[in-house]
Amino acid sequence: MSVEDDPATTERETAEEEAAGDAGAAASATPKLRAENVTKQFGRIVAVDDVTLDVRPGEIFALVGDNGAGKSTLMNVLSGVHAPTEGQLYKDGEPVQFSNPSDARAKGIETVYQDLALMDDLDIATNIFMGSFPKRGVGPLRVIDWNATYERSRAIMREQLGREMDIQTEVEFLSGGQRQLVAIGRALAFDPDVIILDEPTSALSVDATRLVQNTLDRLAEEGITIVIVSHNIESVLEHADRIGVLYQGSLVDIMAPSETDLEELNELMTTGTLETGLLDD
Ligand SMILES: Nc1ncnc2c1ncn2[C@@H]1O[C@H](COP(=O)(O)OP(=O)(O)OP(=O)(O)O)[C@@H](O)[C@H]1O
Repeated sequence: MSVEDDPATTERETAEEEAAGDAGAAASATPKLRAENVTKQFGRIVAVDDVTLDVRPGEIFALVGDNGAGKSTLMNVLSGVHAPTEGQLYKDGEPVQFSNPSDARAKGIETVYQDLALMDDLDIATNIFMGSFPKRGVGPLRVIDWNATYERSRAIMREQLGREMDIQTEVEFLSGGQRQLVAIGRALAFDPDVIILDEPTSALSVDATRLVQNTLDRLAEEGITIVIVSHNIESVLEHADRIGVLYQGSLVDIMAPSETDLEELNELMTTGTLETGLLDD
């Protein structure tokens, strides 16, 4: 009897296939975002070097790497800030060219930058809809619809971010975690299906980090695809579905948190390889 015919083997294989079912389905779906052979040079500096990666629909994909590894540059290529020197981006399987962040926005990709760019003396609702205020009236008589602005801000806070906050509070009175949520709320006002975040938990307390991470988990559960650039490896190991490691501009590995640990990730980030030589050519 061949191995293929052995009922025990077949049973085990079926169980393994079932266990891998969900992950397999996600892996075989059309990627939400794809970077194919993307290189970005600044003069002679190769900041991102021939990177190919797929971000799957509804996953939290974390980009990690040492200082200068190319994380921000790759993020800026995905969000339309930089055009790639070489390579091609795809959104939902369609080739796309972004000349600026508005082009990415038009394709459903929003970016939350590290500085958050909030207006401290304005309230939460105004910050959320800054740049996308609902309007009423027609032609030259169109004006901001403040009722809709407040209603929709409240809905974003409550239904998408899961927070009860007084949306008339000025942003200057908010904690670091709450400010990050407002910046995420502003991204949500554009109704994206991808949100890219640069270091969303840097300089946050443990509690605030948890608040932001739980919010990102919630958005991913709603089906929004999340890409984060992060130095917070512990948090990434806890919350990301997959982790891409950049080293000197190259993508050296992509793995699930269950396939790695803190020590191994640190080693990959700082040396670009593992002592075991698994990644050596
Ligand atoms: N606008 C630019 N002009 C010239 N060089 C740049 C520019 N932006 C980035 N670089 C260079 O590209 C390389 C990658 O930088 P990048 O900021 O993408 O790395 P990073 O992984 O985000 O680093 P960090 O964690 O320190 O922010 C570095 O050598 C950096 O000096």
